[in-house]
Order: sequence, then C-alpha cells, then structure tokens
Amino acid sequence: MAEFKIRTYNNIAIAGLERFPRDRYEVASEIQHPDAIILRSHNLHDEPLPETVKAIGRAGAGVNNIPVAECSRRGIVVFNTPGANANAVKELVIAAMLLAARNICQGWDYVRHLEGDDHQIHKQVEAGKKRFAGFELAGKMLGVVGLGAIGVRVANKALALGMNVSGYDPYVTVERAWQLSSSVIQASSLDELLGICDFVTLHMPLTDQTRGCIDQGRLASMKDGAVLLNFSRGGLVDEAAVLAALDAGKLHAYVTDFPTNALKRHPKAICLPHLGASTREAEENCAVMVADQLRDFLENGNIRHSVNFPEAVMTRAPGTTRLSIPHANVPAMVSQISACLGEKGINIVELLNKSRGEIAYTLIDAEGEVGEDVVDAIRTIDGVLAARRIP
Ligand SMILES: NC(=O)C1=CN([C@@H]2O[C@H](COP(=O)(O)OP(=O)(O)OC[C@H]3O[C@@H](n4cnc5c(N)ncnc54)[C@H](O)[C@@H]3O)[C@@H](O)[C@H]2O)C=CC1
Ligand SMILES: O=C(O)CCC(=O)C(=O)O
Repeated sequence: MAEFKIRTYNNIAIAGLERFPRDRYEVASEIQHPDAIILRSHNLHDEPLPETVKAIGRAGAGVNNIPVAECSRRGIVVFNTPGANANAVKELVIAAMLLAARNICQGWDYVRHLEGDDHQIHKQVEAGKKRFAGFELAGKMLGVVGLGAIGVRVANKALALGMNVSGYDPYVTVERAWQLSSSVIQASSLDELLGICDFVTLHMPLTDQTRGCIDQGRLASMKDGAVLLNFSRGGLVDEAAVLAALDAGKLHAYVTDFPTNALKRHPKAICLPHLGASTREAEENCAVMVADQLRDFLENGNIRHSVNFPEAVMTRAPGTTRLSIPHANVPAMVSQISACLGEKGINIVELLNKSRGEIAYTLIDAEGEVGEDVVDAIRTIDGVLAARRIP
C-alpha cells in the first residue's frame, strides 16, 4: 500500500505528477482519504475537506479558491508556487494591451464577416479599416497595481516597449523592489495612480481588502479613454460600474481573463477564458514546484512557500524520528511538547520552531524510535493543531 495519497483536481501537468514515485505515492483524482491535495482553480470552499488532509498545494499563485483560514485552524499547510506562472501572465498582459490599443479583436471580427471575392474584400478592407484605427503603447502611462511576481515583470517589460510606468503596492517586498526597474514611478496611493494612467493593470490578490476596489468612484477618477486590464481576479472590479464606464466611453476597453455573461457580449470588453497561466511552460513549472514542496512536507515536514505557515526547513539528523507539529503561536508550546518526549525518556537531537502571526510550527528530530503514544500525547496539548511522526 502507498505511504502517501495525493488527490488531484484540474489538469495538473504530467511533469509534476511524475515527481511522485509510484512505489510510495498513489496519485489520482478519485482518492477519498488523501494526505494532500493538488489543484489549480478548483473551488474547495464548497466541499468538506477530508480529515486526512495535511497539506494543499495550489499549482499557481492565487489561493482564493482554498479555505485558507479553515486550513490554518486545522493545521493544514497550504502551499502555492510564487512566480512559477508569472512570465506566462506577463506575456498575455502585453498582448492584451496591444489587443485593446489597436482594436485587434474588433478588426479581426470585421474581416471574418466580410463577404465577396478577393477584389471586393480588398475594397471593404481599405474602406473599413478607419473604424479600427488605434493608438500606440510607446509614450503612454501604464499603472501597475500589485508589484509582485507578475506586476514587476509587466512593469519592466512595458518600459522596454517605451511606455512610462507607475506602480502601486503598499506591501511590496524587498526582493521585488530590487527586481523593479528604477524607472518605475512610485504611486503613493491607488487613487493617485488611477488619475494619471492610460492603461491600468491589476496584479494584486483577491482578498476581503481588495474585493471590488475598482468601483464606480475609482473608475470616474481614471483618464477618459483609459484601458483597464484584469488578469488577476474578476472580483477585484465592480462589474456593473465597469460596464457603465465602457458604455459611457470612459473606458476605451476592459480586457479580462474572467468573463461573465454581461461582459462577454459587450463590444468593448475583451474576454479570455482564464488563459493567463495556460502555457506549457507555466503549467509544468507550477506542477513540478508544488509537487516538490508537497513531497518535502510529507516526507520531511519541511515547509517552503506556504501561504499560511512559516518557512521551516531542517536537515534531518541521522538515527532520529521526525515530528511535525503545527500549533498556535502561544507561550509554552515547545516546553509542553518536549515534556511529552521527556516523560518517555526520549532525547531531542534537533528542534526548529517558527511562527507566522497566530500560527507556529515545530519540527523535532528525536533520538531513536518514537511511539504513536507520544504523538497522541502531543495532540492533546491545548493549541496543538495536528501532529505527525515521520519515520
Ligand atoms: N490569469 C491567470 O491565469 C493568473 C492570475 N493570477 C492572479 O494574479 C495575482 C498576482 O499574482 P502574483 O504576482 O504571482 O502574486 P504575488 O503574490 O507575487 O504578488 C501580489 C502582489 O500584490 C500586492 N498587493 C496585495 N494587496 C495589495 C493592494 N491592496 N494593493 C496593491 N497591491 C497589493 C502584494 O504586496 C504583492 O506584491 C494572483 O493573486 C492571482 O489572483 C496569477 C497567476 C495566473
Ligand atoms: O491554473 C490556472 O490556469 C490559473 C492560474 C491562476 O489563476 C493563478 O495561478 O492564480
């Protein structure tokens, strides 16, 4: 019988699934009691998470489809793959700016509906093309909201196309700030950015804080004829307000990866079927990265790139049994856990304790064998969310 069971949702690239050796892992979409789940955009909010789940790996960036708060309460570690699909999204955003600026979709549609022989088509092309005249990217101001893995890449590439770029991100990391070109102008607020940009592209996560942040008032503050690009999540914008802005000519175009019935019919909305990360390269990058992270967690208890737990990586000490213990970040947890081992005369060889907000995580390499009775005792400590023995 396999040591670990992985339940998959969505189309996970084979290169990632192959990272799980089949002598130790069972990997399938029908598994009822999985140790871990791998998914892309499947919505986990609407279904109960089996008791056996210890980790969830999002092959991608956004985790709004995962009940992260519930996972934290249950000691389930949620992983994502920062940056693994960022280049794919960046390339599509650049394409999207061109689609909008040059009215490519409308022009393409016009040509597809032309009738007559080639001579007549040629005449109609030359007569009709003025309806699709557009404008160039060079010299225009692009506003990038969210300077993470995708936003930084979009900002830098837009500069290379001759655009001016303004960026806004109240939580930008030092790593991303280093990657961002010094030519990007820092906006001190979203409102400041919106008022000066010809194109605005959204690259922040969908959270309670960001939901609906592009609303009627903010759209009104944008430049007339601006282009809004949303390859992040549909919920970031107030859709009715966007439709009204398109109707009023306030927005030249809305380009989005998140269609709805109203948007897909609108002549100024360009809707794509959530294609941002759908490249062979991005799908493989994400699947391989998330598979490696899940394996290291299941086999060693190590945590890399979690969205709800701290980074925790410890080399395994020889001749020991590893204990993986997610718990609340409150005083005296480590002393209570080590007392459970001490009572059985078990020596601790290595110990790592890391915290992140209200959550903490302890990894212990204990000398020799550790019985399940010790793990059971640890589980009963108030504040311990889960405990696992890894031989
Ligand atoms: N269309 C698609 O297929 C894809 C969509 N996405 C979406 O794009 C989002 C961003 O992806 P990444 O750049 O990889 O994530 P990331 O985590 O590297 O970057 C997100 C950035 O947004 C910033 N941020 C958070 N709250 C903000 C706020 N209120 N205002 C401005 N900035 C804020 C963060 O500080 C961070 O720098 C994801 O959360 C996901 O929703 C990601 C990949 C593919
Ligand atoms: O897996 C996908 O195609 C969606 C990617 C995405 O939206 C994300 O990574 O946040």
